[in-house]
Amino acid sequence: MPRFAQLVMGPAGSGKSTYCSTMVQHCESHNRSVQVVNLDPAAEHFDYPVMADIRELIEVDDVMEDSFLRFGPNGGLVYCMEYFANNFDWLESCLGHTEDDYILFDCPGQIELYTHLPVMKYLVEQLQQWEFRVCGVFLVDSQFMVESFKFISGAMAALSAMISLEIPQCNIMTKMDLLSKQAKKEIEKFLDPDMYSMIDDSNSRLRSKKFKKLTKAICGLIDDYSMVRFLPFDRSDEESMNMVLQHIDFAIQYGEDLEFKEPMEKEENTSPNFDEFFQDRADEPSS
Ligand SMILES: Nc1nc2c(ncn2[C@@H]2O[C@H](COP(=O)(O)OP(=O)(O)OP(=O)(O)O)[C@@H](O)[C@H]2O)c(=O)[nH]1
Ligand SMILES: [Mg+2]
Repeated sequence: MPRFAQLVMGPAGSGKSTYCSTMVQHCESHNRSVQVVNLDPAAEHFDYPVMADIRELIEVDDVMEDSFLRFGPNGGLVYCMEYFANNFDWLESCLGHTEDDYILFDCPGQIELYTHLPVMKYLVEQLQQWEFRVCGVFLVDSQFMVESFKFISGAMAALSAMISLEIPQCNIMTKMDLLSKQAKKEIEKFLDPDMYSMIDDSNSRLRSKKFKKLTKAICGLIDDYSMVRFLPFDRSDEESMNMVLQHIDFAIQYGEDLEFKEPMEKEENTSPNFDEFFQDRADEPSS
């Protein structure tokens, strides 16, 4: 039986921890059990129940206070993540092995973890060895995406993560509830973007001719291969959360192997011919 995981990534403050807690509540209301693992050694606040917390293994404050290491906050975090990568057995003991596992990993916001450091890749490989099907969920704050040049940077960041992790990835624009009606309308063009038209956007700050050419080449590449799409995530809208979850489930084929479970209270009334009934149905030729 496979297990399922979402690796919730994205820049600092993009809404990763909030996404995790909102998703847990959403899934609970649909009778789905989802657990969260905090992988941010610098986390101070989150409001979901944790299945495992990396701070039990290592905390960034302890690393920074170490007079021998003398790291600042970013170096300290990278050190913590490397320490974590050398101690995956800690994670294994926390995860145990339950059937139908569905786990969200709330990752730190340091973007270098998803661009050139190998730690997240090691984590993905380890999870795959433990039979997890992993989907990358890359969050970008919609507030920073309403202009072409910002959008291009966001798309490039999402693309770096896709390239370095080599797993299915859903890119998500968060905090849609904060946008005005007008801004929501404007942002639609960024969800399924026509990258070529971005270049000609009159609001664009891409003034330099030389860099415009480079940007045009990059946009052309992203557009021609349909590499980056974004899904809107509005935590005040059930429909939006459903859509995001469906995309991710589809990417990791969640649900395909789930066994049919009979509701508990009906078990007593189960007819002795229950299995035969389903067997007969299965034998019937499909029309
Ligand atoms: N209105 C609104 N606010 C949000 C949403 N998502 C996050 N926020 C707010 O944005 C801030 C940052 O959210 P977090 O969930 O902590 O972001 P994060 O990506 O986990 O941040 P780091 O772990 O520090 O990288 C908090 O004040 C949240 O309340 C959202 O969908 N809507
Ligand atoms: Mg967080």
